[in-house]
Amino acid sequence: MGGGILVEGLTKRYQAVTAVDDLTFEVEAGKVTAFLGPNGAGKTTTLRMILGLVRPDAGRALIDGFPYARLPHPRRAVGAVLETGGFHPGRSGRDHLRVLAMAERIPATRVDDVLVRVGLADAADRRVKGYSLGMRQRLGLASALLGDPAVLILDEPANGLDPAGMAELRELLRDLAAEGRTVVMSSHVLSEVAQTVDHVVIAAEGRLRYAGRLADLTAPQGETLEAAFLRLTASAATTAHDGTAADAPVAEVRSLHK
Ligand SMILES: Nc1ncnc2c1ncn2[C@@H]1O[C@H](COP(=O)(O)OP(=O)(O)OP(=O)(O)O)[C@@H](O)[C@H]1O
Repeated sequence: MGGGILVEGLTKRYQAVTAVDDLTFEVEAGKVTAFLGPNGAGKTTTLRMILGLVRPDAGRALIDGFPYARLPHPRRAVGAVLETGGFHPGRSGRDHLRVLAMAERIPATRVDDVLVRVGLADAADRRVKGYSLGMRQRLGLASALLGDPAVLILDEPANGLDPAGMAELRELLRDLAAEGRTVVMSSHVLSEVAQTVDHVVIAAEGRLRYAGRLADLTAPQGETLEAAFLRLTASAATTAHDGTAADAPVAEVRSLHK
């Protein structure tokens, strides 16, 4: 199915703040990868650079070998959910997807497919203003899936989901990866991540702290993901995001191709 993401030397500065600092990692197709980091680690900025929404100061991000802007069919190659706002409150979930499908020349039959896939079929004809946060998450995911993309980029997809919703999301993301898709999600819910993902990329203060298999991170010291995360990101809690922080060591960087 293609896909895969390569991030190489990616850097973004906002005045004195280096939001993303020489970040390099790979995301493999056919796996669910979590992109983790404390608040302000540069996750959203990185995802926005991958999607061509923010221009890097240095480095590059390639999706299936192409910068986003040069993908032959960008909206079909990549589906993304960066925030769950932006839905017209007076429109139903189904209408939202219909409009999107029309704009992107995607067959209208996909609308029902994705509604079923994200578990929103029963609420499809209700107005979005009556949707819970979890239902908006599902609608965002349905929008991202409309073009049947090889790569899915999801910012905090578990946000607002109840335990049953999280279990469904876990199963869905695993199924999507098993179909050969590249799935990247950011999350703050580490216990959920630990049950869902194969690979993790951990950043703090814009710098890479770990990229590799989850098992290779936690197994050697018999740690939970949370313990490993806190160990790798410890200095981030005590330094300001003002560009003056001392360089943090890259604790462990492993190839994702193990
Ligand atoms: N448009 C912007 N202008 C100025 N500073 C920005 C901008 N976008 C991000 N930053 C800064 O860059 C740093 C990284 O922000 P980013 O939102 O990428 O982090 P994050 O890891 O997604 O954080 P969170 O987990 O809190 O969402 C922060 O210090 C943030 O204040």
